[in-house]
Amino acid sequence: MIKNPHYNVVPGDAASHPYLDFTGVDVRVPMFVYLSREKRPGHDHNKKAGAMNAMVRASAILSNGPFMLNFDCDHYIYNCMAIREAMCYMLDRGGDRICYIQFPQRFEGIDPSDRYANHNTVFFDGNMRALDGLQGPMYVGTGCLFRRYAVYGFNPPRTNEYRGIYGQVKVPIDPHGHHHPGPEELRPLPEHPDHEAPQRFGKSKIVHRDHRRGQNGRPPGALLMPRPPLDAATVAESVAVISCWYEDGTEWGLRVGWIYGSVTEDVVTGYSMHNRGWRSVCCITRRDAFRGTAPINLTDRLHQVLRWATGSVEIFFSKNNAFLASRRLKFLQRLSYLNVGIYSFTSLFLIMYCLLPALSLFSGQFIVATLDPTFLCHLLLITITLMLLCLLEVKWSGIGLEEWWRNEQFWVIGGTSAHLAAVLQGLLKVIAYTVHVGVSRTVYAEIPQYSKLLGGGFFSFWVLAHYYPFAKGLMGRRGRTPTLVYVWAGLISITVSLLWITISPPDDRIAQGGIDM
Ligand SMILES: O=c1ccn([C@@H]2O[C@H](COP(=O)(O)OP(=O)(O)O[C@H]3O[C@H](CO)[C@@H](O)[C@H](O)[C@H]3O)[C@@H](O)[C@H]2O)c(=O)[nH]1
Ligand SMILES: [Mn+2]
Repeated sequence: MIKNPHYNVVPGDAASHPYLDFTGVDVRVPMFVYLSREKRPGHDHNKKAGAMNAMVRASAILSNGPFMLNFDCDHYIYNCMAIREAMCYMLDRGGDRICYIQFPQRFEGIDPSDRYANHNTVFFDGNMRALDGLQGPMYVGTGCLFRRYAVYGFNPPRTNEYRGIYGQVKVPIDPHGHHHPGPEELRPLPEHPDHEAPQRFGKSKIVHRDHRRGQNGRPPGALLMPRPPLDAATVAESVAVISCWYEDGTEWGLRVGWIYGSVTEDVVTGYSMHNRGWRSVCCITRRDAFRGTAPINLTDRLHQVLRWATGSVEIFFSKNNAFLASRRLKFLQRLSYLNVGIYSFTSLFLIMYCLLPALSLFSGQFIVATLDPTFLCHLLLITITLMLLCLLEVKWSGIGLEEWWRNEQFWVIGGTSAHLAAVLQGLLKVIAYTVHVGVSRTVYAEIPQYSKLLGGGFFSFWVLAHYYPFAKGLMGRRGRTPTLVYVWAGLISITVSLLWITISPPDDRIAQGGIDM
C-alpha cells in the first residue's frame, strides 16, 4: 500500500528522476493498494466474483469512491481518456439510473485472419450496441465502470413503475413510501430497510457507511478537503473485511456485489442489476479503451467457449432464467437474456443440420419429402431472413464479409462441440436420464435423384466449409488434445467419406448399378 497522497501539490524538479525532467509536474502518486484476500483449504473462495467482492469492501474502507473500474488481469488500459467518457454518462442528467458503463473487449496478439473468431466483433459492436437501445449491454466481465451504490444491491432511484407485458403502463410511485407488497426487488427505494445492513453487508460498519453518497458521487469540492490519514484501525478494518469468514451469513454473492455460483458470474451480476431496473451503457471509443489477450489455440478457445456455454446452461436451470425476471426487466431486454440462457441448446438442432446432408447422401433419401412450392417458399423466406440478418450484422458492427464468415464458422464449430458438451453435461446434471433421439427414416420419401445429390452435396460442402478453421487448428496444434477434438475429427471424417463415396463410388457398386446417380 502506498501512503495517502499529500493534500498539497508536490512539484517535481530536474533532480527527482535520473533521466526524466519533472519540473513543474505534480509528482504525487495516487494511493495504490495491492490486495490479496485470505484463502483457506475447504473454504470456497468463489474465484473472480469472490476477489471482486473483497476489493469492493476493502475499497469501501480505504476510499469509498463512488465509481469503480474493473478489468481482468490479462487486460490493460489503452486509452487513458476512456474513463472520462464513461463519467460523462454517469454524471449526465438521468445518469443516476445507470449501474455500469461497459466498454467492448478488444484483443491483441490474435492471428491476422482471426481463425477462431476471438475478436467477436459481431457481438461487441453489433449486439451490445443494439442492447444499448433497450436497457443496456450485458456485463462481460472486464472493461466496465460501476456505480458502487448499484453494486451494493440497491434499487435505482425511480419516480415511476412500468407495468404491463411491454412496460407500457406508467404508474407513479407513492412518494410517501406506503407499504408495497411483493418481493424486495420491487419495493421502491425510500422503503429500503437500512436496519437490515449488518445482515446484508456483514459486521463492518464502514462498508455501509454513507452508501448513499455512491449514488451521485461526492459532493462538489469533496476531493479538495483534507483527508484524514489512514490510521492503523482503518487498515486493520480493511484487512478484516477480506478474511475468509467475513461473508458468512451475509448477502454478499447472493444479492450484494458480484454474484456467486456461476462460471459466467459476469452475465449473472449484470442481470441482477438490470432486474432491479438499472440501465447500463455501451461506450465504444474511437481509440480502444482497454486491450487484452485471448486464447489463441483451438483447445484453449474451445475450453473458453465450453465455459461460457456451461454458464448459459446454468443460467437456464437457475433462478436467473429470464422467464423468472422481475417486471423491471424490459420486455426486449428479457428476450435478450432469454437468448443467453437458451443459445447453447441450439446446438441440438445445429448438429442435425450438420449431420443430415451426410446422412441423406448415405441413405439415398433427401432431407425433405418433395421439393414442392410450399417448401421452397419457406426455404426462400428463411434464406432471405438470414441474408438480411447478415447484412445488418455487417452494417452495424462495421466488419468485412471475411470477418463475418469467420464468425459464422466459429459459431458452427463451437455450436457442435462446446455448446453440445455443455448442454449434455447440464441435462445430465438436472435430469438423470438421457434422451434418445431416433431418426425415423419413414418420413423420407423418394425424390428425383439429381436433386438428392445436388442437395446433399451442397449442404455437406456448406457444413464442411464451416469446419475449415477447425481442421487447420487440428493440424497445427501440439500437446494435450481434448476428447472433444477427437469426436469432431470423427464426425468430419465421416462427412468427408460419405461425400466421397457418393461422388466417386467404389467400382463394384457401379458394376451392379447399385448407386443411383
Ligand atoms: O480464480 C480466479 C479466476 C479468474 N480471475 C479473474 O478472472 C479473469 C478472467 O479469467 P480468464 O482466464 O482471463 O478467462 P476469459 O475466458 O478470458 O474471461 C472472460 O469470461 C469471463 C466469464 O466467463 C469473464 O469473467 C472475463 O471478464 C472475460 O474476459 C482473469 O483475468 C482474472 O482477473 C480471478 O480473479 N480469480
Ligand atoms: Mn481473459
